[in-house]
Amino acid sequence: MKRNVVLQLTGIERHYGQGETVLSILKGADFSLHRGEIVALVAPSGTGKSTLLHVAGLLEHPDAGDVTINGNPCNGLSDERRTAIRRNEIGFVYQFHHLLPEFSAIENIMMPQLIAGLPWKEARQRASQLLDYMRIGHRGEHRPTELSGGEQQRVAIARAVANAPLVLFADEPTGNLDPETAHYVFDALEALVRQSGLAALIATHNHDLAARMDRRVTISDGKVVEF
Ligand SMILES: Nc1ncnc2c1ncn2[C@@H]1O[C@H](COP(=O)(O)OP(=O)(O)OP(=O)(O)O)[C@@H](O)[C@H]1O
Repeated sequence: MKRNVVLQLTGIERHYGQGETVLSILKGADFSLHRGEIVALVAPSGTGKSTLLHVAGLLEHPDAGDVTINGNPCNGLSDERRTAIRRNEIGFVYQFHHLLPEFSAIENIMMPQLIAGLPWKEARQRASQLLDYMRIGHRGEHRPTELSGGEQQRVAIARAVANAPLVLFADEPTGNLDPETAHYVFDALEALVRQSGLAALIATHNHDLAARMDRRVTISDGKVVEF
């Protein structure tokens, strides 16, 4: 494997049973993601974008094929080890922010760091820097319901990168926002990815945003193809 490949998917298969029939969603999908690049995953609804992100992000097991993260094969690892990799190497952003409503923005960003064992003061410092970086430093003490949709999503992005992961997966991160806010949030996400040398795979239906990324891939007949 080349040194700068942070994610490698090889021959990924994923099938779901539906009564008597089997729904084959991924049929030998291959994909590589390199350090520092942002790749758009654009494909029609139901073709398997979320499935691919979940398999790559170690949230689901593939039925066949290999997931390798930073050169480490992840098949056959214990659930405990997979959770540790997910916690330390992978960030996830969803269409809906899934922030904890009873905690402030800054506390939401501190949470994964505290779980990873970082001291409170350091976690707070990094959370504060991330909020500043996302240009919402002044909103840190507010709870999610007191923030706009774009602000909530920027907090969710900051939370996803709080533990300085290697790879960021985002599933329609701006799908719930109006076009102008979507661009603004994507600007912040892009700047963060570029600045930190992360790699990102972002599922989106927004062709304008996809055009701004380094590469575009789709899912065709259960395989990942560049377009
Ligand atoms: N746990 C499951 N059991 C059965 N079928 C499933 C399961 N998860 C996903 N599917 C099916 O697999 C297909 C792909 O789903 P997936 O969510 O990956 O699509 P998607 O491309 O992300 O779609 P969208 O753009 O609408 O979010 C769909 O037909 C879905 O119904």
